[in-house]
Amino acid sequence: MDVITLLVAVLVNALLMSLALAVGVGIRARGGLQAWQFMLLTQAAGFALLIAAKQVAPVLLATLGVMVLSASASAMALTACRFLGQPVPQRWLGAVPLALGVAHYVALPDQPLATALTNFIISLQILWASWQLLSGAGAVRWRWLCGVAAAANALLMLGRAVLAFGWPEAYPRFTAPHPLNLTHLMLLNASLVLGTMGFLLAHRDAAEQALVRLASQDTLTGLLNRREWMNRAGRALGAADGAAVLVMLDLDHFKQINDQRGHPVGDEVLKLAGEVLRGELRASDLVGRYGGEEFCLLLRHGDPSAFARLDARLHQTLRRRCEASLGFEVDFSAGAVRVAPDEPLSAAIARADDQLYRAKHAGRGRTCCGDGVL
Ligand SMILES: Nc1nc2c(ncn2[C@@H]2O[C@H](COP(=O)(O)OP(=O)(O)OP(=O)(O)O)[C@@H](O)[C@H]2O)c(=O)[nH]1
Repeated sequence: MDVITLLVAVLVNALLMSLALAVGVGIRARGGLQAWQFMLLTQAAGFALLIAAKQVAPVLLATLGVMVLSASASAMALTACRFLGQPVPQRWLGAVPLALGVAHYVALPDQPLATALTNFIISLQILWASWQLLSGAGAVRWRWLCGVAAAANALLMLGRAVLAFGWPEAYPRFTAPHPLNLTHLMLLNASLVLGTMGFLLAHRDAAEQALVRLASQDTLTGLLNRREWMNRAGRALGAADGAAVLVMLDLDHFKQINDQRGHPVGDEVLKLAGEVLRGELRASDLVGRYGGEEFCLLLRHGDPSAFARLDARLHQTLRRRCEASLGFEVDFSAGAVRVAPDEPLSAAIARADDQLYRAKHAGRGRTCCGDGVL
């Protein structure tokens, strides 16, 4: 098989996939796909430069080609970091292609050495990216798809580096129809296709997670929204045995805060209330924003004195945090009931609301409890 034809096929394939991503997902795709588009484009450009170097300005174009291919490997590492949510080692990603360009230029009088160096450095870059992918946390299927494809490609390049360094006479010319060249190009082509598929899956996973978050979270406070809280609380009550305490909690004089200090300040109070609730409750407790300035809590069974301590802490912490951050105190009223076995969630909420109503009418800033809570 003609190696140049295969090279052109890799180049066209990379260009087409980059174009397809730009059309299908958008040129400003977030979360890593943009970096992968750049990786495909630079892959195509790097090979175009290496092919052109066979005709004109061999030293300049070959050095440029090597730098662009190294930049492409950096873009692969960047893609991996972005999708995995890991910090990006920006300096290294930019410095390696430049350093490789200089080293390649200096080593070029000794062609096998320059080739060995290029293959070695780029294979290390790709190995680093594949290691990040294979050792990262989270969804497995796309990480493995991308990581194994990259690792196979990197290991073959490492093999080329060893061959060029140790047995330069056996190393095939770049355009020779040698089995090593043919295998490498076919593997590279496959790894580009698999990588594109894998990162598209990663993109889809990220979009799905963002949608789930949007559908279940209150955007202002980051707490569960009412629908999600009701779903989870319903399930938790089904599994509990009359041991849960349900609390409806409403900030006091909130309309006055909005009217006198403005809506943005009201929003800050809601955020602080969310933080206080999240900070003071256990991970196993369910806390949500029921609507407006009302919050709903489903607490695991605690003995009465534990509930009294928690309640005092919530009142005190909210007052203190608002005073410290906003310069005025905010308190709340709450109603708490112990959920009876087999009691529907809506009935328990109605009972807690009655207690909340009592707390408001008794002067606010307090928690009224049904039987068995305190
Ligand atoms: N800033 C802000 N205000 C909200 C939001 N949701 C609801 N509100 C306001 O919350 C206020 C609730 O007022 P009321 O129901 O009268 O309650 P209150 O003033 O706290 O009175 P009491 O509960 O009796 O102490 C209204 O002014 C709503 O506009 C929100 O997301 N942000």
